[in-house]
Amino acid sequence: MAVTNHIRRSMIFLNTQRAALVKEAFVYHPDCVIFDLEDAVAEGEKDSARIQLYQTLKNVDYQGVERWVRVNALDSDLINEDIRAAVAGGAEGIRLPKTETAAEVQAAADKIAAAETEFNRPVGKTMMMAALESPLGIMNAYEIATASDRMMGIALSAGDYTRTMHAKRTVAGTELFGARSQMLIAARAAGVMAFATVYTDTDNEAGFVDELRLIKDMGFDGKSCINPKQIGVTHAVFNPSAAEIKHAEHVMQAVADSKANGVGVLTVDGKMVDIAWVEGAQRTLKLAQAAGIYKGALV
Ligand SMILES: CC(C)(COP(=O)(O)OP(=O)(O)OC[C@H]1O[C@@H](n2cnc3c(N)ncnc32)[C@H](O)[C@@H]1OP(=O)(O)O)[C@@H](O)C(=O)NCCC(=O)NCCSC(=O)C[C@@](O)(CC(=O)O)C(=O)O
Ligand SMILES: [Mg+2]
Repeated sequence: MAVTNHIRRSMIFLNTQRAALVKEAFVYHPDCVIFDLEDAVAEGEKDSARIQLYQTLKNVDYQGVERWVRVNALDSDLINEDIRAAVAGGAEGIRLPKTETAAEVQAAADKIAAAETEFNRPVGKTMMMAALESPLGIMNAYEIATASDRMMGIALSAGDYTRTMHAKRTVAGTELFGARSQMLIAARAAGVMAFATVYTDTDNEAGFVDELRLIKDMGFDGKSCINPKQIGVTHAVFNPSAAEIKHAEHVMQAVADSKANGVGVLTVDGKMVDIAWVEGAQRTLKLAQAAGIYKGALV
């Protein structure tokens, strides 16, 4: 089984063309990094960026930060070498850009398996995620998410999505609501994680926080980031608050007590609760524990 448990509130893109940037990015404590070989890297720099990637994966201790590589498109003549370098270096996962079909995921999974064999890595260990960046990608979200056991998640990429939709980016994000909802439903049905798109206005912290609150409430697991200053605030919004942790503990306790007393529905902190609330409460406590802000028991 490829997919591992890991907290993934933030995934920061690193332009692999910039050596200084990729060698130290763990100091910002993101949950994951994405070494980009695709659109952040200039056409003439693809080979040197790939060499830089391999050296970094082999020689830099990322101290538990999960390392993903965004490879070039499946129909490019770059992807074979991108995957070989990522797998040889021991990256935890490959992010496929501009994914539109399950067949693309399967073709990339085959290339990953071949590279794992070539470089003596455990076959099946490298995870995958797919970025959905077009209407067809969104339409096929469920098939894409279930196309391989390696699939950890799907991510919306709004830059290319709005380009292909002929839509305009707005502050409210109205143009993204359909895609966000559809991909979230697909991700949950498939049992994979869902990641929200990058926020490009890096100086607008208030706008960033508004968007984080929206996507957290919608059910996203995390956010693709582009700048270190987005990491702390992403974690702050995605971490359960003290009140949410307390309420989750109350729910778990009250449901356990009510079971013993033969009661089905009850009131916790002034709100109705029944067995359906338990999973959400457990998820809150697990996330808080993974974030290092909860030391209590997980029931
Ligand atoms: C935006 C900007 C140029 C601004 O630069 P600036 O230098 O003005 O930033 P400053 O804030 O001044 O930096 C302060 C200090 O942090 C360091 N620092 C900056 N960024 C850092 C970073 N990412 N990681 C580590 N370190 C970093 C910097 O080196 C400095 O260090 P120091 O000098 O020591 O003080 C820079 O951030 C950047 O390059 N971002 C990543 C861009 C990128 O990768 N794009 C591709 C992925 S999206 C895409 O493709 C679209 C998508 O596909 C999305 C999808 O698929 O989801 C779709 O379709 O939507
Ligand atoms: Mg893109």
